[in-house]
Amino acid sequence: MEEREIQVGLLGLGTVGTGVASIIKHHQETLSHQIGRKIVIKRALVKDKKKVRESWLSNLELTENANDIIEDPSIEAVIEVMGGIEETRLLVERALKEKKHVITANKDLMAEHGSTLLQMANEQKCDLFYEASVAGGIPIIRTISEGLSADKLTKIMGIVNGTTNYMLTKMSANNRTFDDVLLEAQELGYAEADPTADVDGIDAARKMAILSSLAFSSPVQIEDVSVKGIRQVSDVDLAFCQQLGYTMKLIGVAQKDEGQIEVRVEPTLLPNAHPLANVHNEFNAVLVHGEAVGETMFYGPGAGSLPTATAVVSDLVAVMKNMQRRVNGYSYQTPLFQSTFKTEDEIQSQYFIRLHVYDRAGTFAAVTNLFAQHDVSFEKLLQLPLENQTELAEIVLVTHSSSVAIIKKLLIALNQLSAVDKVASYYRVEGGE
Ligand SMILES: NC(=O)C1=CN([C@@H]2O[C@H](COP(=O)(O)OP(=O)(O)OC[C@H]3O[C@@H](n4cnc5c(N)ncnc54)[C@H](OP(=O)(O)O)[C@@H]3O)[C@@H](O)[C@H]2O)C=CC1
Ligand SMILES: N[C@@H](CC=O)C(=O)O
Ligand code: NA
Repeated sequence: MEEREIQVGLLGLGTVGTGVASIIKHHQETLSHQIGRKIVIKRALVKDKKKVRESWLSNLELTENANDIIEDPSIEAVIEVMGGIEETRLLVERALKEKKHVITANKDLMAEHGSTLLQMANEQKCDLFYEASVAGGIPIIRTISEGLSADKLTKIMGIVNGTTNYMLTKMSANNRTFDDVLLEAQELGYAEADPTADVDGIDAARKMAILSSLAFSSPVQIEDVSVKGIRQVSDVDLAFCQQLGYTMKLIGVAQKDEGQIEVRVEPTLLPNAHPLANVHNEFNAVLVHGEAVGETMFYGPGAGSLPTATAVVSDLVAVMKNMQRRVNGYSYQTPLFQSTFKTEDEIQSQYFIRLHVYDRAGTFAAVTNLFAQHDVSFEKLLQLPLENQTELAEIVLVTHSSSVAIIKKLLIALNQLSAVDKVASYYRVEGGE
């Protein structure tokens, strides 16, 4: 057994970085047993050395100068857990040029520059692993790239953002407000430094871009993902979901049919019995469909210090195993296919639509006529008086499958109908037909 230490540098010592330090400290024996070398964190880059940190971290050497890590020849692997895109990309590129292996938890970076960085890593004969960037502690990247590598994957559907799943869970079950539960998700370390990316669906979209590029061996950029976040989800929407037997989740779907891809992230209604409807709090889950394997499902904590750090340190173990075998630098595979994306005419979905209508004779007929003109039929329909609004009533319905393009035309026509005050909300429904 090789007794040498491996020196690693940490870029960042926040929620995830502290978790990485903790796992390296507490799991050292099992880690060294697997890789034959003791892992030592040589130095950690932070923004502010004076910041108060947990007392057990006091032995760690901190620096505010990235060169102390990037230019230190004794550091063989760099763990990037600081976040950000441009500054971080330059640091990762410099680390690779210095022939250091890189492990990152940064989906923003990987969604934007992953393909270039992975190519560069291969040229430098270095590993670049990013398991923690998608679905935190669930080993979904390795599952797709190794466990299911023999199959042709056709669909990935999942909850890939812990913050919004935590928020929707608490808002649905405990009637808590959006701002209140967002603050709690931030305090628990689930949210991004700027939680806009979480609540607006951007974080999930980046993860779906990473997963679909890998699963379909086709380049998928963040711009190719249709995104809607959870800001507009109201307590009324959540109450109607419950009444109609659905659960609202921020769902990412990546699908490939006959060579054409669709990738989207949006709040979606799932029948209560759907496996993803029962994934709560910060947990994530990903359903993967393959032509040969059929359906598989992966479940676990999608955010948080130790779960995410487990993925990071497992990547470090993979780097070190590759070092022992002298096979570093094969983490990039050229995509096999060009990407062609479906148009809205080609995408079919059921929809939940909530309307405020004028409570007078003929309204219901006018609304149903408009649906008939667009050839859209209903699976479920409710009409109720609207509280504190004597003139208005509420119609809530779930359509049968129709093309997204037709539903969008129908929504515009509904808003223009004199019997309709407004389309109050609309969401896709998955897993119903
Ligand atoms: N939190 C989570 O559950 C998950 C996070 N991730 C990803 O992991 C990464 C880190 O997230 P997280 O740990 O939550 O973030 P934090 O904000 O908790 O920590 C960031 C760390 O990086 C340091 N840092 C940030 N910017 C700079 C800079 N410009 N120069 C030097 N140091 C800097 C900070 O220093 P200081 O301590 O002085 O402020 C801090 O130690 C992000 O890419 C995130 O998307 C991935 C999966 C889950
Ligand atoms: N903010 C992210 C952290 C993990 O990627 C999330 O909430 O999922
Ligand atoms: Na993961």
